[in-house]
Amino acid sequence: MKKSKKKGTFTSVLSFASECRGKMILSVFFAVISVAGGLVPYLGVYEIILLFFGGNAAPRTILLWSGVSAGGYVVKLLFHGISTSFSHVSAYRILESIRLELSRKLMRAPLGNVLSQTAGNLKNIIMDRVETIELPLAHMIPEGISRLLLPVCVFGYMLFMDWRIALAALACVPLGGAVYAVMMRSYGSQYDKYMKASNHVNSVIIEYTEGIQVIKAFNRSAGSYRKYEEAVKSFKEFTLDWFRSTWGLMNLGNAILPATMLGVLPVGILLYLNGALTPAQITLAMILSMSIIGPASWFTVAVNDFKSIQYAIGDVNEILDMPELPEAEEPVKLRGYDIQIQDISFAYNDKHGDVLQEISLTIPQGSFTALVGPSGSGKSTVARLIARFWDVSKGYISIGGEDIRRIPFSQLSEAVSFVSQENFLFNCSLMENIRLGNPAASDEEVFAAGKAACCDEFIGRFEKGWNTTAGEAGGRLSGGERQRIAIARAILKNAPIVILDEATAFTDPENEAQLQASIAALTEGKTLLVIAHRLSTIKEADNIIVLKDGRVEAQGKQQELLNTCSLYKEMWKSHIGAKNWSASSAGREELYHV
Ligand SMILES: Nc1ncnc2c1ncn2[C@@H]1O[C@H](COP(=O)(O)OP(=O)(O)OP(=O)(O)O)[C@@H](O)[C@H]1O
Repeated sequence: MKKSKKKGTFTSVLSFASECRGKMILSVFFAVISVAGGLVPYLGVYEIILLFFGGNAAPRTILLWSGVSAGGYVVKLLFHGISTSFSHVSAYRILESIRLELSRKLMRAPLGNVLSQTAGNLKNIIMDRVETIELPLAHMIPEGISRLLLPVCVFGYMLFMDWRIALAALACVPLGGAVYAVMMRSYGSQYDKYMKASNHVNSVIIEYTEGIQVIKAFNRSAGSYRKYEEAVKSFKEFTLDWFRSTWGLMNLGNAILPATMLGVLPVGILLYLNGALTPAQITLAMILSMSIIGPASWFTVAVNDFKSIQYAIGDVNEILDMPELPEAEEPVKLRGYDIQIQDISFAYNDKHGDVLQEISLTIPQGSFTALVGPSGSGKSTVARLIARFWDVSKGYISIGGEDIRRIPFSQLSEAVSFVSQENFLFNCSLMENIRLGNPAASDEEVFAAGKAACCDEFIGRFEKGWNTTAGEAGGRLSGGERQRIAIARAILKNAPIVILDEATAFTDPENEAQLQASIAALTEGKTLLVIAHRLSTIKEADNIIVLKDGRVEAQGKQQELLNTCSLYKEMWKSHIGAKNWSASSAGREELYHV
């Protein structure tokens, strides 16, 4: 499995910037012009001061230098704006690349690993956390350059004027810096705690909103709601405590660091008294030194911005570092659609060990095979491994004589339809939801698939019929109806292998007949593998495989298993018992002839 190398924050950001390098360079270029423009007013003011001190301040000359200063200021603003717009475009381009790369990764990572992340967490990273990069990133180039380059130029000029006045301008830096250093001592660990608290409150809020139905039904005043309340409160308290512990030092630092006049004024007067500087130069030094104030106040913001980028990139890299399933490039020629499972073992993680142990099975083309067994025996795992949600750790699975690891994903997906009880409907029309099975299908083909899956009857209830969106229909679709849409999708896909993982789990007596009819339409002539708890739905299977603790306990036809496998017999008995109980309690025994 491929794994990306660990990268630093900026290397990571730059690796997403390949398509906007030109714009980033232009942004830097325009930011430098803006800084140059920003220096002009200082020059203009200096010339005007010289004119006054020289006693020849003619209005025309003053106006001329004022105009030059204003022009410089306009250049500064204009090019700062242009630089910022280029940097915003670049930042959004980088965000786009990150999000596309994340979705590419989610497509290539083992599906099981992706599904083990909550949708809320993925959404939080892909949307919210990545978004936090934009503003600091967009402002870093123009602001960073102007906030650093301008003071450097100013300092250089002051050095040129007199090195002592230049150093005096920086007298406040060690003092203010020391205050900031004390304040920032625990910044890293506090920021870590802040992010932990923020992630916690985020996950509790997601859990609360996703589980609101259960909370309302069972747990209104306790449990999740209390957890939610406590998480929100403790997050507020943590942030306020942090703020309280730093605000004194922060204000002190903010007061001292930009106070360049503290050094410039006394040293300037001394230098004047010694005849080293003219009054005009002292005045200019005072004005120039104030331009060093900007970066001082920007410094704390920049540290914060960098941290937020660092965390966002850390989260992004955690997803991007997920291992990928290796993919075959070239389509292979399949010799039929039988499935061979040879000595496979599989573990979800090292901690819990193998959940499947050296299983071998043959599922002939066109046959109806059922997987049954107690909960946790590994039925769904076998089905998911055939669809290559993960790769086996030992042995192999082949389709038509080819190891599925040598079949490209698109080819494997064309060969296998996987219908589970989780039937996600996209927020487009029901018709488009079915068309997902085969995007090239005509409307007539979609209608035919929907009809074969008995969807037309309930779709007809909606005012907009087939054009009803899943969102509009959402609340009014039963589990069984959603299931039939998923089956219609699979009918349209028309894959030669069909895997039904608990696909009839949502069936209620009203839906039973339609669901069975739709499954019959889907599976006709196909290699069919069914996982079912309701044994009555698989009693006609050509082969029933009984799994227990990740091993094959027995296999055969229903009657053979009833005669030879005590586990199957027990399961059958309890199934019939449950049915009879359910039938008699519902008073509809005629529905339950097994
Ligand atoms: N994503 C996962 N991560 C870790 N362990 C898992 C995961 N999915 C399943 N398991 C574990 O693997 C074992 C087999 O699970 P599997 O879902 O295949 O059983 P099953 O027979 O289909 O169960 P059920 O009938 O309850 O659906 C169980 O012990 C289960 O806890």
